[in-house]
Amino acid sequence: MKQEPARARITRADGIPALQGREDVRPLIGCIADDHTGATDVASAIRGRGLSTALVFGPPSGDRPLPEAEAVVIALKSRTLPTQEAVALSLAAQRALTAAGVPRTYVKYCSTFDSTAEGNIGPVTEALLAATGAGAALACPAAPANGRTVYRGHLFVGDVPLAESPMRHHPLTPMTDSDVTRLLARQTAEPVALLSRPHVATGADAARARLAELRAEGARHVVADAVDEGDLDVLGEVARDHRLVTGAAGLAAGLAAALRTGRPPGAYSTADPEPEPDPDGPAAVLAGSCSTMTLRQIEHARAVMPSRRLDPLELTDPGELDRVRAWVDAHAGAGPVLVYASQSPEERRAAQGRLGTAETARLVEHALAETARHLVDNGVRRLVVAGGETSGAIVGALGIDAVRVGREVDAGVPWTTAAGGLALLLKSGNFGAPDLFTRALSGRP
Ligand SMILES: Nc1ncnc2c1ncn2[C@@H]1O[C@H](COP(=O)(O)OP(=O)(O)O)[C@@H](O)[C@H]1O
Ligand SMILES: O=C(O)[C@@H](O)C(=O)COP(=O)(O)O
Repeated sequence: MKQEPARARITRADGIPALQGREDVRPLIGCIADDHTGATDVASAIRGRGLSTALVFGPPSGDRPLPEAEAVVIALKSRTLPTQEAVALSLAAQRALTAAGVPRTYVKYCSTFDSTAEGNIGPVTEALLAATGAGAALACPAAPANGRTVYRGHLFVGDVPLAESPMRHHPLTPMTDSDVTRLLARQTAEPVALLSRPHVATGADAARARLAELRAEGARHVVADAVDEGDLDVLGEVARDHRLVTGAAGLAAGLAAALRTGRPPGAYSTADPEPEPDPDGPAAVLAGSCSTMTLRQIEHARAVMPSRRLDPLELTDPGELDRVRAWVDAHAGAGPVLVYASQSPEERRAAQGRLGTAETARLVEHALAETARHLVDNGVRRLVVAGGETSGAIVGALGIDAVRVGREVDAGVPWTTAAGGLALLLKSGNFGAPDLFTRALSGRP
């Protein structure tokens, strides 16, 4: 492989649309995302509704300002952290948003409501309710573009309830209940209520009236039903008046659309001023997601590119990483390579039984992050990464702290570009078509 260091630490201003000097641009939404793939998903959804959108990784350190954009997404890696740490990071992100004068906060979690046993969504929302002074938080994980809908408080993944979907086998956040109100009620001592579909489907006024009733009864967290984009547009209109809203990319898009409506045309930069060419250059795929869709994508990619599987038990041997690097050096010259740890629930059992779930995940994330560093140090310019925690580990190891968001390859999966030109496709475990890896790297739409 070419020995050309491509890694560059970037500053927050790099790669973000330049809005300086535009008096008509002011921050409208600050988004705090609990993982990195969720952050690219929500940034892409908001940008797609016409707001200029900046994506930064981690709460800004020191007195570094946030980039100027109508929507600022701060990506955390807080989904699986101990709750106190997740709350502290989210509050740090909120302080940066408050300092930048951002009037409303959107807490982005997974469209499958991914939570650890203790659950961070409730405590983070509670802390942000207090920090923003909001009266209640509207919550809706629906994302119809990716088949997630909420009806009578129950979350569906395609045709099945969440607890019957492959999410019941997630290595870190297995989801075994489909009722979002019940899931949330387990994570907070504050009252949780349901804004059900009949009140949403009849429009924003009806939804507002019902919400007012629920609040008068003491609700602090209001889970809303949404089965299609129309419902999310109604909820977005309602959410426009709120200081704190939570959900997946669907409601964020509805909110962005509502914020855009009725503003003078000059007040917004276009979301996609010019179609950008897809990134080019040496490429690799790194997968740590064990989702059913990622396993299919790996199977598809293995047929056309050299692949190396990481075995968590072998990773306990310090020499294993050197062997992986040597494999990369031997194979990465001729075209994209695939390095993956992903396994089915049955295959994962041996390592998780011996090492424990958290230690297995830590070993795998570290190995994939070190492999990413090696690839980039040796000339790779395009990285496809499967998995939210995995993406967090890799982005952290590469020292990237902001990216520009580009074209979506599949729903919720946009190309992003860091300063220095490194292109990253951070893919949620569940998202994308089976041929995503190969299609993204072929440059075909
Ligand atoms: N073979 C394996 N055994 C156990 N855990 C694994 C294995 N492969 C990957 N993991 C871990 O599973 C987790 C998957 O989470 P994540 O990257 O967020 O994927 P997703 O987007 O599907 O949720 C990561 O922490 C990863 O390190
Ligand atoms: O909302 C979603 O489904 C995604 O944006 C998301 O949060 C991705 O998380 P992972 O499945 O852990 O990648």
